[in-house]
Amino acid sequence: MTELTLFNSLTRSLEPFVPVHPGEARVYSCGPTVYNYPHIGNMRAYVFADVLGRTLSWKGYKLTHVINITDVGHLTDDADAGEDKLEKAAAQRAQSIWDIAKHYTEAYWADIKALNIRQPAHWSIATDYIDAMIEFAESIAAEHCYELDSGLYFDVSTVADYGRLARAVTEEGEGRIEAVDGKRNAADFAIWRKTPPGEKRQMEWDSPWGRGAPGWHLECSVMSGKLLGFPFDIHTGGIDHREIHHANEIAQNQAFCGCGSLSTATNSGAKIWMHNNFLVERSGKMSKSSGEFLRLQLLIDKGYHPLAYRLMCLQAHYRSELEFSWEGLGAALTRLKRMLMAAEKLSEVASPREGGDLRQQGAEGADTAPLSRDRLHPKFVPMLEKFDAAMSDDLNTAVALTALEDALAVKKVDLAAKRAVIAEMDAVLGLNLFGLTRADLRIRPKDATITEAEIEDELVRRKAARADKDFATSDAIRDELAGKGVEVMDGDPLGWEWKLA
Ligand SMILES: Nc1ncnc2c1ncn2[C@@H]1O[C@H](COP(=O)(O)OP(=O)(O)OP(=O)(O)O)[C@@H](O)[C@H]1O
Ligand SMILES: [Zn+2]
Repeated sequence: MTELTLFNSLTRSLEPFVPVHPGEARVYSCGPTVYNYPHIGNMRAYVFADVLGRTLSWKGYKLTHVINITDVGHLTDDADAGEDKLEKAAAQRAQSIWDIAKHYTEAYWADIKALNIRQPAHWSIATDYIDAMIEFAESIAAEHCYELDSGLYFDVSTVADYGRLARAVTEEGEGRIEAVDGKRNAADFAIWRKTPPGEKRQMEWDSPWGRGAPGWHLECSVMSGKLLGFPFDIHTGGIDHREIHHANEIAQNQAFCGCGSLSTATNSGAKIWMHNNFLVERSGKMSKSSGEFLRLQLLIDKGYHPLAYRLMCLQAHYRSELEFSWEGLGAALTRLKRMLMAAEKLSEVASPREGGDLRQQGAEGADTAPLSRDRLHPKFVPMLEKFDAAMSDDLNTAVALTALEDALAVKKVDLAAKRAVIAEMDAVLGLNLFGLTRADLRIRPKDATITEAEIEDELVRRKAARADKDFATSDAIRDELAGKGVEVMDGDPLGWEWKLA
C-alpha cells in the first residue's frame, strides 16, 4: 500500500503518517457544543474525521478515536468574550442545561448515524472530566497561570512559540480577544472562570480558584490527554479552531508536558493537527449562532437521503471550502443513484469477505482491512491503486470516488470479485452502497400526500395498460398521479420511474 501522507496545520506541510505507537492510530476530534442542533457544516467536520478514521483502519492501524461532547465552557466567542453557550440557551428557554445538553447530544448522534459515521471508541462528555480538569490546571498553575477576579488565566508568554499553529496572531485575531483588566498578554485565556459574586450558574463546581466552570480549551487538552495519552497522533477540528482553540490547547499541553519548546512534535500534545475547511452558503459561513441554519433533518424532510450530503462532502477536498446549494445536493443524489444502480447488480452475490457487512463497524474498524491481494482480480488492480494513491494523498476523496466509479463500470468480470473491490472502497468512503435501496434514494418529501405503496400500485396498473396499448388509461393514470404531485418519468435513464414534483 502507498504511504499515507497528511497535511499538518502545525508545519503547514504534507507529512507521512508515522504513528506514535507502532501499529496504532490515536485520534481526537473536537466535538459539538450541544446548545443547539448541529448544522450540516458542523457535520462536515465529522464526515471528514470519519473518512480519516476509516482510512487509518483500512491502512491497518488499530484506531482509537475520541470525539468529545462540549456541555460546558464554550463561550459565545471562541476567545474569552461572551457567555457560556449552554448557560445562555438554558436561560433563554427556561430549561435545565442538563436537559438541553441531553436533547442536542442525542440529535447530534442521530445525525452521526444517518451520515454513516462510525462510532468512535469514546464519546467523552466534558462534565464527566471536571476533577481531571482541576488537576490538570493545578499542575500547571504555579508556572504558567495567574489569578484575576474573573478566573485563572493562562500566560501565553510562558511557553515557546505561542500561536505557531495560527501563524502570526493578526491584529484582527488580537482584536477578537476581550480586554480583561489585569491580563498580562492580550492572548491570555481563562482556564477556569469564576462565577461572579452574587451570581448562580446552573453548572459550577468548587475549585482551588473558587466556584466556577472550566474553560473550553482546558476541556479538550484534558480529555485528549487522558484518553489517548500525550503525545497522540492526530487532532482534528474545523478551520475556525486553528486560530484560538487549538493554539490554546497546544499552549496548555506544552505547559503540562513540562517542555516549553515546540521544536519536537511530542509537546504540542498531538503530532499532526488537521483542519477541515468550512461549508459555506452564498451568504457566508454556515453558523448556528446566527439564527436560521440548515440541519440534516431539513434535507431529509425535503426528501434527500443523508448520504447524498455525505457524497457532496466527499466530492470536495476537506481542505477546500465547499458551497452548499440544493442543486449541488441534487447532483450528488443523482451520482449516488448511479453508483447504487451499478452496485445493485452485485447485491445478489455474496462478498468473499467474511462478515460482509461493512457498515457502522465497531470502534476498532477491523473490518475495513483490505482484501488479500492474491484474491484481487487483475482487472481491478489499476483502480485500487488509483484509489489508494488518492486516499494516501491527504485524503483526496474526490479522486478516490472516480476510482470507485471506474471499478463499478468494469464489465464481464466475476461478480464476487467485483463486489469485493467495491466493498473495500466503500468501507473507506462510507456510502453504504450495499445497504441502500432505490426506494431509500427516491425524493419523497415528508409532506407528500400519497404513500409509496399507492404510487407503486398505480404504476403497475399503468404498465399493464401500456402493455395492452390502452394509452387512454395509461394517460389517465399519469394525470391522476400528477394531480397528487407525482411526476412519472418515462424513459428516465436512471430508471427511477417517479419523483414527487
Ligand atoms: N460551516 C462549517 N463548516 C465546517 N465545519 C464547521 C462549520 N462550522 C463549525 N464547524 C466545525 O464543527 C465542529 C463543531 O462545532 P461546534 O459545535 O463547536 O459549533 P459552533 O462553533 O458552536 O457552531 P457555529 O460556529 O455554527 O455557531 C467544529 O469542529 C467546528 O470547527
Ligand atoms: Zn476542542
